[in-house]
Amino acid sequence: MNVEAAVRVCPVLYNNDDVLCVKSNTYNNTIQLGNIQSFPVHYALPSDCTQSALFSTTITPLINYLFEGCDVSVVTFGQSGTGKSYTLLGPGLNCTLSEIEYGIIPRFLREVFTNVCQNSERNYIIHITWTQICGENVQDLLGTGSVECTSVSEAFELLQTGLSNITPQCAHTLFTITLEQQWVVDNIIQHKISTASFVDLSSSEKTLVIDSNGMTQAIPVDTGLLTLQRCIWALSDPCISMCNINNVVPYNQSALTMLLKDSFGGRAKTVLICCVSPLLSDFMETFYTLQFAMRAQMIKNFVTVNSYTTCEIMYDNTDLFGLQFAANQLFKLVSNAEYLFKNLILNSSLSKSQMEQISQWLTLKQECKDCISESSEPHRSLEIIEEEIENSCSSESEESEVIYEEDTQTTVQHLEELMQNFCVKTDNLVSATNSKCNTLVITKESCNSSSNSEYHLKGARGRRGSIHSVEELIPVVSMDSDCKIVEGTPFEQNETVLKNKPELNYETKRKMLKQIYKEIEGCEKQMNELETMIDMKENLMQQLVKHKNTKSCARDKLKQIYQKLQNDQYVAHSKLLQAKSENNQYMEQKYYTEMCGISQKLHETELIKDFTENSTKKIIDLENSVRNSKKQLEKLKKHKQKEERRKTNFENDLRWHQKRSDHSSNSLKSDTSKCNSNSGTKLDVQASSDHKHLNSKCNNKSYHHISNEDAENLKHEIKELRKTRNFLLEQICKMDPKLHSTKLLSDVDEHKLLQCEEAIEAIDMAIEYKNQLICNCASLSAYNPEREDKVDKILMQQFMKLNINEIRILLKKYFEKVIDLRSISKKLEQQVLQAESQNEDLRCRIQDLSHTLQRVRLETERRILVQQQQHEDKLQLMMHHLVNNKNPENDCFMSHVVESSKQTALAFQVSQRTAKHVDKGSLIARFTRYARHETVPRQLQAAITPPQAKVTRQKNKLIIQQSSK
Ligand SMILES: Nc1ncnc2c1ncn2[C@@H]1O[C@H](COP(=O)(O)OP(=O)(O)OP(=O)(O)O)[C@@H](O)[C@H]1O
Repeated sequence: MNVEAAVRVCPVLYNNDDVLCVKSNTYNNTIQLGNIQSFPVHYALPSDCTQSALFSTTITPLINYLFEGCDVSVVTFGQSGTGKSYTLLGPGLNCTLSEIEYGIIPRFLREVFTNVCQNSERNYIIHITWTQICGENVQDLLGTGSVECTSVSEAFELLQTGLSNITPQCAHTLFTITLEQQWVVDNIIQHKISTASFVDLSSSEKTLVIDSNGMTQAIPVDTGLLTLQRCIWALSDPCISMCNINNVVPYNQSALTMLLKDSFGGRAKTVLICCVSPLLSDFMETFYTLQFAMRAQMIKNFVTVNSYTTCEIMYDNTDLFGLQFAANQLFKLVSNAEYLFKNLILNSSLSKSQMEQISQWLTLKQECKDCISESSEPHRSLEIIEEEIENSCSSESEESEVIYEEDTQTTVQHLEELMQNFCVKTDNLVSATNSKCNTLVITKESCNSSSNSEYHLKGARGRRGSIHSVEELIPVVSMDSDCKIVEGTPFEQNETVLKNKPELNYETKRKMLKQIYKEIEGCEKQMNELETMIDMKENLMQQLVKHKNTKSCARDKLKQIYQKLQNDQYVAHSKLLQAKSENNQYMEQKYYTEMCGISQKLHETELIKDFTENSTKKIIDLENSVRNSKKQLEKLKKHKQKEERRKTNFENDLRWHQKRSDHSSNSLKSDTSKCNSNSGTKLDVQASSDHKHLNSKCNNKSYHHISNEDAENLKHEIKELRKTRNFLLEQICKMDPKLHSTKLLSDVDEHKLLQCEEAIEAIDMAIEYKNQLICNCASLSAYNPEREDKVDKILMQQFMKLNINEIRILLKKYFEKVIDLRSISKKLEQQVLQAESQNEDLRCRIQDLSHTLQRVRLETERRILVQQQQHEDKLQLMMHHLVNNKNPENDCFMSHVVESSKQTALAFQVSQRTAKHVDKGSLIARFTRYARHETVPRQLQAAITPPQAKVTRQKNKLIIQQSSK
């Protein structure tokens, strides 16, 4: 934050008939000196500005800063008798009696204590110090150093004490209020410590000296002020780098500047109040004071919040804060001592008795520690400190090392066990997930129970198939003649791209590929833009380096001009005073006009000097910017490469998908035709293969035999079942073209489809069972009461009681419930798909938006760079003229240079502002457009609406209700 400057014009006595030359314009906060020169300041305060008005405009904001934890600083500066002390304290010793004229300090104290009283949630501690600085001596005005204050009256008493101790005329004074705040959040103590300092500088009168170049210079009489002036001049140099601030700024050359380090170029929020006299006879002093204010305003401070937290606490009682803190400190000390002792023991330079003492100490310490860890928790932070010491300590006693090692070993073992468990669980989870993803549950049982691969080919929407699309399901698993599972079709065995990856469907992959194309395109555009910009920046840097000499020549020349003008002004001022004393009005007017003219030129010279300032900072900035751009470019390159790799993978995947879907549609066609024409032959083949398969399974096992007649009957039943099954398959096949053309089935068709699929599975089970009966291994799946658990037994007993009709009804009900459940799950899947696709759309938009944002940012940067280039070209031209002009202080030339420099600078600034404005505007428009788009959250809401089915439990029943929304 910049230092803020306020200029207060002091009132003039009525009987003073001197001419007034200072006007304070409160509307635009400028101070007009003479007829020509005006100084812009943060606060222009007129001569009738009251103490209260001054406080509320310039100081009140600082109170907030102080309570936020920032340091604040108020410094008064000016000629003798212009009201510096009056501004800070009020009218002399009795300031505490006349409230209207209270100065800043008493008002500030009152505000601070009012705030403190109003906020009872925090614990406040206020300390006050007051010192005076005479030359290099710093003296305490209160006699007791820092004093804790608990009320305004106590603070005012201290004010009185301090005032009576001030040495008049010779000293600067420094009054400080330190505010400490403590409060607790989640058992952690929060602290803020901030200081408000009020500095009353001694009068800034100047004396004339002749410098090494033989030039006359006006410098402050007080050495502290002289150093302060140097510091402020150095700090306001636009080329100063914050890294070497301490080397460049001569803070350590006086006690005053050491104390004011935080106020100027430091971490405080500073308000400089410059008090000036409006009288013409004080013109020069006023001019210097205003110049000082101008310089100070250019200084940047780094205002920081001074806050920190301390240990965990267990109790609400605020009195325990101190104890807690002290205890923690002691524990840290003890830990450090322990570490030291252990090292001493290892060094073995101790006597026997010393060794014994230390070992006793260590034992006692361990006992204490055990007590604490058993009885209370609040010292956890201590354990952390000890751990840190132990870890960093390389040479400890053997004993402690052993203990440590044992602990570590058990911990490591434990960790390893945990890791192993975790790995096993993860593997299980992964394989479970994979098998789910692969859709066909790859177990022998499932192969046996529904051994018709034809069904998988056609049905495709089997019990577990509804989540996945046709392409993914079809050839994932096939079976060889020995009923072994062979993973993958020939396609898959050739293509390894998608192995070990969760399957994404074709559409998603296509969309993702589109996004990747966009991303690559965006990257390329940004990279081109960045490359152009890097070239431009490097050119500009070269140009700045090339013209550095011209600028420094111009600067030297301007310095000379400036000094000459200063001398002229001083001479004119002396002549003016002489003319005044001789009461020669004509000469008085002449010298006054001359002085005004010189001030104008001084002002102009200063302005031009600003333009000639060293280009080093600009070059450094540009260098940094080039480095950043190059880094950005590198990042983009890597990102592009990554995206290109992804692109290749996705393209391969999609090609493979395409092939696979072609293959599956061919299979589907051939299977459908087989199903329609050859169902009879197919059945026989199927039945005989079933038998063969089951016979091989039942080898070497003895089961009871069934008669031939029964076997024939069973075969007949199987034949009938197969007919029904084939009929159902035909129904499904009829629906397939519908599904292919519309992608969606009506509710009735959907229900029918589910019924068919479920019925086919039931029939398959029945066929399986009957086959087992024929092969005499039905006992495999028959009910065996021995094997069932208690609940199953009870259930079976209930089933046994049911007659055949009841069982049929029950089965029917279960069948319907299964259908309902499947239909609900399918709807849910559709919702998920919808949500996913919307999510995809949103991701696309975000991607577009971020590309636009990047592009706009780069375009803006480039535009600014072009302007900067033009600005530098023009400046260079002017500097060239300035250096080569024989008579640069010539009126017209200087004014011309100032005017053109201002214009180019203005053009540059305007372009910067416009660029920012336009880009911001266009971006806002874009964002708004997207935001408007997003006001259709109903779609999304629909997608994420919870399942429209209600599942409840009642005694032995599970009730599933589907709402028809
Ligand atoms: N704005 C003001 N309103 C009323 N009186 C003022 C004002 N400014 C200054 N004075 C009066 O002018 C006199 C000089 O002021 P003060 O002592 O504050 O000046 P100073 O700048 O501190 O001088 P020095 O540097 O010599 O200490 C005091 O009597 C003070 O009351």
